[in-house]
Amino acid sequence: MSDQPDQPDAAAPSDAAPYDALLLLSFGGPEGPDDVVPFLENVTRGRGIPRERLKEVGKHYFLFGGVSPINAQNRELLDALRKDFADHGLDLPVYWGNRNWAPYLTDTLREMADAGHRRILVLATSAYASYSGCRQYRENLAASLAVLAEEGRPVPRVDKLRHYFNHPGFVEPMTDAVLAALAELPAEVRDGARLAFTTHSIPTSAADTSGPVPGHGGGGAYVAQHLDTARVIADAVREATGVERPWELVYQSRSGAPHIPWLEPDICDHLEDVHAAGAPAVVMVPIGFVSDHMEVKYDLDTEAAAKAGELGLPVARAATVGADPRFAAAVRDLVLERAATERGLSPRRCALGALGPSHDVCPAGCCPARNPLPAAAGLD
Ligand SMILES: CC1=C(CCC(=O)O)c2cc3nc(cc4[nH]c(cc5[nH]c(cc1n2)c(C)c5CCC(=O)O)c(CCC(=O)O)c4C)C(CCC(=O)O)=C3C
Ligand SMILES: [Fe+2]
Repeated sequence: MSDQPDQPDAAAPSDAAPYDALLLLSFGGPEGPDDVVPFLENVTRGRGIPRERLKEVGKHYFLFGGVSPINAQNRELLDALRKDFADHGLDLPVYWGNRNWAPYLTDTLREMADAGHRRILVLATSAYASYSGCRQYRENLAASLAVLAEEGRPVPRVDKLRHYFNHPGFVEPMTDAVLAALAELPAEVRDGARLAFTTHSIPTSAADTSGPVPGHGGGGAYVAQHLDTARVIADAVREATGVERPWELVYQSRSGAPHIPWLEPDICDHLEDVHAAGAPAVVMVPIGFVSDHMEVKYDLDTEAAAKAGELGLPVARAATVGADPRFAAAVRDLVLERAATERGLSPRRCALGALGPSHDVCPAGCCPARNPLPAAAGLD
Protein backbone atom coordinates (compact mmCIF):
# COMPACT_ATOMS: atom_id res chain seq x y z
CA MET A 1 0.00 0.00 0.00
CA SER A 2 1.37 3.37 -0.97
CA ASP A 3 -0.08 5.23 2.01
CA GLN A 4 1.58 2.98 4.59
CA PRO A 5 3.49 4.96 7.24
CA ASP A 6 7.26 4.72 7.41
CA GLN A 7 8.31 1.69 9.46
CA PRO A 8 12.11 1.62 9.30
CA ASP A 9 12.42 -1.11 11.95
CA ALA A 10 9.96 -3.45 10.31
CA ALA A 11 12.33 -3.89 7.38
CA ALA A 12 15.10 -5.33 9.55
CA PRO A 13 13.64 -7.00 12.63
CA SER A 14 16.25 -7.93 15.24
CA ASP A 15 15.97 -10.81 17.69
CA ALA A 16 14.71 -8.27 20.21
CA ALA A 17 11.59 -7.54 18.16
CA PRO A 18 9.05 -6.26 19.11
CA TYR A 19 11.32 -4.20 21.36
CA ASP A 20 13.29 -1.31 19.89
CA ALA A 21 15.35 -0.22 22.93
CA LEU A 22 16.51 -1.24 26.39
CA LEU A 23 16.36 1.21 29.30
CA LEU A 24 18.71 0.69 32.25
CA LEU A 25 16.68 2.13 35.13
CA SER A 26 18.55 2.81 38.35
CA PHE A 27 18.45 4.67 41.64
CA GLY A 28 20.95 7.46 40.88
CA GLY A 29 23.33 9.07 43.32
CA PRO A 30 25.12 12.37 43.98
CA GLU A 31 28.28 13.21 42.03
CA GLY A 32 29.67 15.93 44.30
CA PRO A 33 29.11 17.65 47.70
CA ASP A 34 26.53 20.11 46.31
CA ASP A 35 24.40 17.24 45.02
CA VAL A 36 24.00 15.42 48.35
CA VAL A 37 21.16 17.36 49.98
CA PRO A 38 19.04 17.75 46.80
CA PHE A 39 19.58 14.04 46.09
CA LEU A 40 18.38 13.07 49.57
CA GLU A 41 15.38 15.36 49.13
CA ASN A 42 14.53 13.57 45.89
CA VAL A 43 14.81 10.15 47.53
CA THR A 44 12.80 10.93 50.64
CA ARG A 45 10.08 13.23 49.30
CA GLY A 46 6.89 12.05 51.01
CA ARG A 47 8.58 8.95 52.52
CA GLY A 48 8.48 10.00 56.20
CA ILE A 49 12.18 9.57 56.96
CA PRO A 50 13.23 11.23 60.25
CA ARG A 51 15.47 14.34 59.89
CA GLU A 52 18.10 12.75 62.12
CA ARG A 53 18.41 9.78 59.78
CA LEU A 54 18.80 12.11 56.79
CA LYS A 55 21.62 14.04 58.49
CA GLU A 56 23.30 10.75 59.29
CA VAL A 57 22.98 9.43 55.72
CA GLY A 58 24.24 12.78 54.36
CA LYS A 59 27.41 12.23 56.40
CA HIS A 60 27.95 8.86 54.74
CA TYR A 61 28.04 10.56 51.36
CA PHE A 62 30.27 13.44 52.55
CA LEU A 63 32.74 10.87 53.84
CA PHE A 64 33.21 9.90 50.19
CA GLY A 65 33.50 13.50 48.91
CA GLY A 66 29.76 13.66 48.21
CA VAL A 67 30.14 11.12 45.41
CA SER A 68 28.12 7.93 45.29
CA PRO A 69 29.83 5.17 43.34
CA ILE A 70 26.52 4.13 41.78
CA ASN A 71 26.59 6.31 38.66
CA ALA A 72 30.09 5.24 37.64
CA GLN A 73 29.02 1.63 38.18
CA ASN A 74 25.99 2.10 35.94
CA ARG A 75 28.19 3.64 33.25
CA GLU A 76 30.36 0.51 33.43
CA LEU A 77 27.29 -1.70 33.22
CA LEU A 78 26.06 0.27 30.19
CA ASP A 79 29.43 -0.31 28.49
CA ALA A 80 29.31 -4.01 29.36
CA LEU A 81 25.76 -4.36 27.98
CA ARG A 82 26.58 -2.51 24.74
CA LYS A 83 29.70 -4.61 24.25
CA ASP A 84 27.88 -7.86 24.94
CA PHE A 85 25.03 -6.94 22.59
CA ALA A 86 27.46 -5.87 19.84
CA ASP A 87 29.57 -9.03 20.25
CA HIS A 88 26.44 -11.16 19.86
CA GLY A 89 24.83 -9.29 17.01
CA LEU A 90 21.97 -7.99 19.10
CA ASP A 91 21.05 -4.67 17.56
CA LEU A 92 19.30 -2.95 20.46
CA PRO A 93 20.21 0.54 21.68
CA VAL A 94 20.73 0.85 25.43
CA TYR A 95 19.75 4.00 27.35
CA TRP A 96 20.14 4.93 31.01
CA GLY A 97 17.88 6.89 33.36
CA ASN A 98 17.60 7.22 37.15
CA ARG A 99 14.80 7.67 39.64
CA ASN A 100 16.60 10.13 41.91
CA TRP A 101 19.44 11.86 40.06
CA ALA A 102 20.66 12.84 36.61
CA PRO A 103 20.34 11.44 34.04
CA TYR A 104 16.72 11.59 35.17
CA LEU A 105 14.26 8.98 33.94
CA THR A 106 11.90 11.59 32.43
CA ASP A 107 14.70 13.14 30.36
CA THR A 108 15.86 9.75 29.12
CA LEU A 109 12.35 8.63 28.19
CA ARG A 110 11.81 11.92 26.35
CA GLU A 111 15.05 11.38 24.42
CA MET A 112 13.97 7.81 23.62
CA ALA A 113 10.51 8.89 22.46
CA ASP A 114 12.02 11.64 20.30
CA ALA A 115 14.41 9.09 18.77
CA GLY A 116 11.36 7.09 17.69
CA HIS A 117 11.38 4.30 20.27
CA ARG A 118 7.89 2.89 20.91
CA ARG A 119 8.43 -0.50 22.64
CA ILE A 120 10.91 -0.17 25.48
CA LEU A 121 12.15 -2.96 27.71
CA VAL A 122 13.32 -1.91 31.18
CA LEU A 123 16.14 -3.42 33.24
CA ALA A 124 15.89 -2.15 36.82
CA THR A 125 19.03 -2.40 38.98
CA SER A 126 17.04 -4.25 41.61
CA ALA A 127 16.81 -8.02 41.41
CA TYR A 128 14.01 -8.82 43.88
CA ALA A 129 10.33 -8.15 44.48
CA SER A 130 9.26 -5.44 46.95
CA TYR A 131 7.63 -2.02 46.83
CA SER A 132 11.04 -0.27 46.91
CA GLY A 133 12.63 -2.68 44.44
CA CYS A 134 9.81 -3.05 41.93
CA ARG A 135 6.56 -1.10 42.16
CA GLN A 136 8.29 2.16 43.07
CA TYR A 137 10.27 1.89 39.80
CA ARG A 138 6.99 1.20 37.97
CA GLU A 139 5.39 4.27 39.59
CA ASN A 140 8.31 6.42 38.47
CA LEU A 141 7.94 5.06 34.93
CA ALA A 142 4.24 5.94 34.93
CA ALA A 143 4.94 9.47 36.23
CA SER A 144 7.58 10.08 33.56
CA LEU A 145 5.36 8.74 30.77
CA ALA A 146 2.59 11.07 32.01
CA VAL A 147 4.97 14.01 31.54
CA LEU A 148 5.61 12.95 27.93
CA ALA A 149 1.86 12.73 27.34
CA GLU A 150 1.37 16.24 28.79
CA GLU A 151 4.06 17.49 26.45
CA GLY A 152 2.11 16.05 23.54
CA ARG A 153 4.79 13.50 22.74
CA PRO A 154 4.11 9.94 21.67
CA VAL A 155 4.10 7.72 24.76
CA PRO A 156 6.19 4.55 24.29
CA ARG A 157 4.99 1.27 25.75
CA VAL A 158 7.29 0.07 28.53
CA ASP A 159 7.69 -3.49 29.80
CA LYS A 160 9.94 -4.54 32.69
CA LEU A 161 12.26 -7.55 32.64
CA ARG A 162 11.39 -10.22 35.19
CA HIS A 163 13.20 -10.36 38.55
CA TYR A 164 16.61 -11.89 37.96
CA PHE A 165 17.69 -12.81 41.53
CA ASN A 166 17.87 -16.48 40.50
CA HIS A 167 19.32 -16.12 37.00
CA PRO A 168 22.63 -18.02 36.73
CA GLY A 169 24.31 -14.88 35.33
CA PHE A 170 23.47 -13.08 38.58
CA VAL A 171 24.15 -15.96 40.99
CA GLU A 172 27.37 -17.39 39.55
CA PRO A 173 29.47 -14.18 39.74
CA MET A 174 28.40 -13.88 43.39
CA THR A 175 29.42 -17.46 44.11
CA ASP A 176 32.87 -16.69 42.70
CA ALA A 177 32.94 -13.51 44.77
CA VAL A 178 32.32 -15.52 47.95
CA LEU A 179 35.19 -17.85 47.05
CA ALA A 180 37.44 -14.83 46.46
CA ALA A 181 36.40 -13.30 49.79
CA LEU A 182 37.10 -16.57 51.61
CA ALA A 183 40.59 -16.55 50.08
CA GLU A 184 41.18 -13.09 51.62
CA LEU A 185 40.62 -14.44 55.14
CA PRO A 186 43.56 -15.76 57.16
CA ALA A 187 43.97 -19.45 56.32
CA GLU A 188 43.40 -20.61 59.90
CA VAL A 189 39.87 -19.13 60.09
CA ARG A 190 38.78 -19.82 56.51
CA ASP A 191 37.09 -23.18 57.02
CA GLY A 192 35.19 -21.97 60.07
CA ALA A 193 33.96 -18.76 58.43
CA ARG A 194 30.20 -18.20 58.42
CA LEU A 195 28.43 -16.67 55.44
CA ALA A 196 26.23 -13.66 56.21
CA PHE A 197 24.07 -12.89 53.17
CA THR A 198 22.91 -9.30 53.45
CA THR A 199 20.21 -7.21 51.86
CA HIS A 200 18.39 -3.92 52.41
CA SER A 201 16.06 -4.04 55.38
CA ILE A 202 12.52 -2.94 54.56
CA PRO A 203 9.48 -2.54 56.82
CA THR A 204 8.12 -5.97 57.75
CA SER A 205 4.71 -4.81 56.44
CA ALA A 206 6.30 -4.21 53.01
CA ALA A 207 8.10 -7.56 53.15
CA ASP A 208 4.96 -9.50 54.10
CA THR A 209 3.01 -8.09 51.14
CA SER A 210 5.87 -8.28 48.60
CA GLY A 211 5.39 -10.29 45.45
CA PRO A 212 2.42 -11.34 43.42
CA VAL A 213 0.58 -13.72 45.72
CA PRO A 214 0.36 -14.43 49.42
CA GLY A 215 1.67 -17.80 50.48
CA HIS A 216 5.41 -17.21 50.67
CA GLY A 217 5.11 -17.17 54.45
CA GLY A 218 6.36 -14.37 56.70
CA GLY A 219 8.51 -11.90 54.79
CA GLY A 220 6.67 -12.53 51.50
CA ALA A 221 8.42 -12.94 48.17
CA TYR A 222 11.20 -10.53 49.24
CA VAL A 223 12.53 -12.82 51.95
CA ALA A 224 11.71 -16.05 50.06
CA GLN A 225 13.65 -14.88 46.99
CA HIS A 226 16.69 -13.84 49.04
CA LEU A 227 16.67 -17.14 50.93
CA ASP A 228 16.51 -19.04 47.64
CA THR A 229 19.49 -17.16 46.19
CA ALA A 230 21.46 -17.48 49.44
CA ARG A 231 20.87 -21.23 49.54
CA VAL A 232 22.02 -21.70 45.93
CA ILE A 233 25.22 -19.74 46.61
CA ALA A 234 25.88 -21.51 49.93
CA ASP A 235 25.44 -24.90 48.21
CA ALA A 236 27.79 -23.93 45.37
CA VAL A 237 30.40 -22.66 47.84
CA ARG A 238 30.17 -25.94 49.76
CA GLU A 239 30.63 -27.89 46.53
CA ALA A 240 33.64 -25.79 45.55
CA THR A 241 35.39 -25.85 48.93
CA GLY A 242 34.26 -29.16 50.39
CA VAL A 243 33.41 -27.30 53.60
CA GLU A 244 29.94 -26.97 55.11
CA ARG A 245 29.56 -23.44 56.50
CA PRO A 246 26.68 -22.06 58.54
CA TRP A 247 24.90 -19.24 56.72
CA GLU A 248 22.01 -16.87 57.32
CA LEU A 249 20.19 -13.94 55.75
CA VAL A 250 20.68 -10.65 57.62
CA TYR A 251 19.78 -7.03 56.93
CA GLN A 252 21.35 -3.60 56.68
CA SER A 253 20.64 0.07 55.89
CA ARG A 254 17.51 0.34 58.03
CA SER A 255 15.86 3.75 58.03
CA GLY A 256 12.34 4.90 58.93
CA ALA A 257 10.95 5.63 62.36
CA PRO A 258 12.25 3.41 65.20
CA HIS A 259 8.76 2.26 66.31
CA ILE A 260 8.01 0.72 62.89
CA PRO A 261 9.27 -2.88 62.63
CA TRP A 262 11.80 -3.56 59.85
CA LEU A 263 13.42 -6.85 58.87
CA GLU A 264 16.08 -8.02 61.33
CA PRO A 265 18.71 -8.94 62.45
CA ASP A 266 20.95 -6.08 61.42
CA ILE A 267 24.38 -7.13 60.14
CA CYS A 268 26.17 -5.38 63.03
CA ASP A 269 24.05 -7.12 65.67
CA HIS A 270 24.61 -10.37 63.81
CA LEU A 271 28.39 -9.92 63.89
CA GLU A 272 28.19 -9.38 67.66
CA ASP A 273 26.01 -12.45 68.16
CA VAL A 274 28.11 -14.87 66.12
CA HIS A 275 31.31 -13.51 67.64
CA ALA A 276 29.89 -14.11 71.12
CA ALA A 277 28.94 -17.63 70.01
CA GLY A 278 32.54 -18.31 68.97
CA ALA A 279 32.48 -17.86 65.17
CA PRO A 280 36.09 -17.43 63.95
CA ALA A 281 35.27 -15.27 60.86
CA VAL A 282 32.43 -14.02 58.65
CA VAL A 283 32.09 -13.38 54.94
CA MET A 284 29.51 -10.67 54.21
CA VAL A 285 27.72 -11.33 50.93
CA PRO A 286 25.57 -8.40 49.71
CA ILE A 287 23.18 -10.42 47.54
CA GLY A 288 20.53 -7.67 47.82
CA PHE A 289 22.52 -5.26 45.64
CA VAL A 290 23.57 -5.21 42.02
CA SER A 291 26.70 -3.06 42.45
CA ASP A 292 29.07 -1.88 45.20
CA HIS A 293 27.18 1.38 45.77
CA MET A 294 26.93 3.43 48.96
CA GLU A 295 24.89 0.83 50.89
CA VAL A 296 27.83 -1.54 50.39
CA LYS A 297 30.70 0.97 50.71
CA TYR A 298 29.37 2.62 53.85
CA ASP A 299 27.06 0.20 55.63
CA LEU A 300 29.26 -2.86 55.10
CA ASP A 301 32.80 -1.73 54.25
CA THR A 302 32.79 1.13 56.76
CA GLU A 303 30.24 0.54 59.52
CA ALA A 304 30.09 -3.27 59.72
CA ALA A 305 33.84 -3.53 59.12
CA ALA A 306 34.41 -1.16 62.08
CA LYS A 307 32.14 -3.27 64.26
CA ALA A 308 34.09 -6.39 63.29
CA GLY A 309 37.34 -4.55 64.04
CA GLU A 310 36.06 -3.66 67.53
CA LEU A 311 35.17 -7.29 68.12
CA GLY A 312 38.45 -8.57 66.71
CA LEU A 313 36.40 -10.70 64.29
CA PRO A 314 38.02 -11.30 60.89
CA VAL A 315 35.59 -10.39 58.08
CA ALA A 316 35.75 -10.23 54.30
CA ARG A 317 33.17 -8.78 51.95
CA ALA A 318 32.18 -10.45 48.70
CA ALA A 319 31.82 -8.26 45.60
CA THR A 320 28.47 -7.65 43.90
CA VAL A 321 27.95 -8.54 40.22
CA GLY A 322 28.52 -4.98 38.95
CA ALA A 323 29.51 -5.06 35.28
CA ASP A 324 30.53 -8.75 35.24
CA PRO A 325 30.30 -10.01 31.63
CA ARG A 326 28.18 -12.94 32.85
CA PHE A 327 25.61 -10.48 34.17
CA ALA A 328 25.62 -8.60 30.85
CA ALA A 329 25.07 -11.94 29.09
CA ALA A 330 22.21 -12.70 31.51
CA VAL A 331 20.55 -9.42 30.55
CA ARG A 332 20.84 -10.36 26.88
CA ASP A 333 19.32 -13.74 27.68
CA LEU A 334 16.43 -12.08 29.54
CA VAL A 335 15.86 -9.61 26.69
CA LEU A 336 15.76 -12.36 24.05
CA GLU A 337 13.56 -14.51 26.27
CA ARG A 338 11.02 -11.76 26.84
CA ALA A 339 11.07 -10.68 23.20
CA ALA A 340 10.39 -14.26 22.10
CA THR A 341 7.56 -14.54 24.62
CA GLU A 342 6.04 -11.33 23.25
CA ARG A 343 6.25 -12.86 19.76
CA GLY A 344 4.17 -15.80 20.99
CA LEU A 345 7.01 -18.31 21.42
CA SER A 346 7.86 -20.33 24.55
CA PRO A 347 11.57 -19.70 25.14
CA ARG A 348 13.70 -21.44 27.75
CA ARG A 349 13.52 -19.47 31.02
CA CYS A 350 16.76 -19.82 32.99
CA ALA A 351 16.52 -19.96 36.77
CA LEU A 352 18.40 -21.65 39.60
CA GLY A 353 16.96 -22.52 43.02
CA ALA A 354 13.53 -23.69 44.04
CA LEU A 355 11.27 -20.78 43.11
CA GLY A 356 11.59 -20.93 39.34
CA PRO A 357 11.50 -17.99 36.92
CA SER A 358 9.51 -14.97 38.09
CA HIS A 359 6.44 -13.62 36.30
CA ASP A 360 7.00 -11.37 33.26
CA VAL A 361 4.20 -8.96 34.08
CA CYS A 362 3.44 -7.88 37.64
CA PRO A 363 -0.12 -8.98 38.43
CA ALA A 364 -2.63 -6.67 40.09
CA GLY A 365 -1.81 -6.05 43.74
CA CYS A 366 1.86 -7.02 43.36
CA CYS A 367 4.13 -5.31 45.96
CA PRO A 368 1.40 -2.84 47.01
CA ALA A 369 2.12 0.76 47.99
CA ARG A 370 0.91 2.36 51.20
CA ASN A 371 -0.38 5.28 49.12
CA PRO A 372 -1.15 3.89 45.67
CA LEU A 373 0.01 5.83 42.59
CA PRO A 374 -0.38 4.93 38.92
CA ALA A 375 2.21 2.34 37.88
CA ALA A 376 3.42 1.31 34.40
CA ALA A 377 4.55 -2.14 33.18
CA GLY A 378 2.08 -4.21 35.19
CA LEU A 379 -1.59 -5.12 35.39
CA ASP A 380 -2.36 -2.33 37.90
C1 LIG B 1 14.97 -2.53 48.87
C2 LIG B 1 15.85 -1.33 48.67
C3 LIG B 1 16.93 -1.24 47.80
C4 LIG B 1 17.44 -2.33 46.88
C5 LIG B 1 16.75 -2.28 45.56
C6 LIG B 1 17.16 -1.12 44.70
O1 LIG B 1 18.37 -0.98 44.43
O2 LIG B 1 16.32 -0.31 44.32
C7 LIG B 1 17.47 0.09 47.93
C8 LIG B 1 18.54 0.60 47.19
C9 LIG B 1 19.15 1.84 47.34
N1 LIG B 1 18.87 2.78 48.28
C10 LIG B 1 19.71 3.86 48.07
C11 LIG B 1 19.72 5.04 48.83
C12 LIG B 1 18.76 5.37 49.78
N2 LIG B 1 17.68 4.60 50.18
C13 LIG B 1 16.95 5.29 51.15
C14 LIG B 1 15.80 4.84 51.81
C15 LIG B 1 15.17 3.58 51.65
N3 LIG B 1 15.61 2.52 50.86
C16 LIG B 1 14.71 1.48 50.97
C17 LIG B 1 14.80 0.24 50.33
C18 LIG B 1 15.74 -0.08 49.35
N4 LIG B 1 16.73 0.76 48.88
C19 LIG B 1 13.69 1.87 51.89
C20 LIG B 1 12.51 1.02 52.28
C21 LIG B 1 13.99 3.17 52.31
C22 LIG B 1 13.18 4.02 53.27
C23 LIG B 1 12.47 5.12 52.56
C24 LIG B 1 11.42 4.65 51.61
O3 LIG B 1 10.48 3.94 52.04
O4 LIG B 1 11.54 4.96 50.43
C25 LIG B 1 17.59 6.56 51.36
C26 LIG B 1 17.07 7.64 52.30
C27 LIG B 1 17.92 7.72 53.51
C28 LIG B 1 17.77 6.46 54.34
O5 LIG B 1 16.75 6.35 54.98
O6 LIG B 1 18.68 5.62 54.31
C29 LIG B 1 18.71 6.60 50.52
C30 LIG B 1 19.74 7.73 50.39
C31 LIG B 1 20.56 3.58 46.94
C32 LIG B 1 21.63 4.54 46.36
C33 LIG B 1 22.98 4.17 46.90
C34 LIG B 1 24.05 5.09 46.44
O7 LIG B 1 23.86 6.32 46.42
O8 LIG B 1 25.13 4.59 46.08
C35 LIG B 1 20.21 2.34 46.49
C36 LIG B 1 20.79 1.59 45.32
FE1 LIG C 1 17.33 2.54 49.68
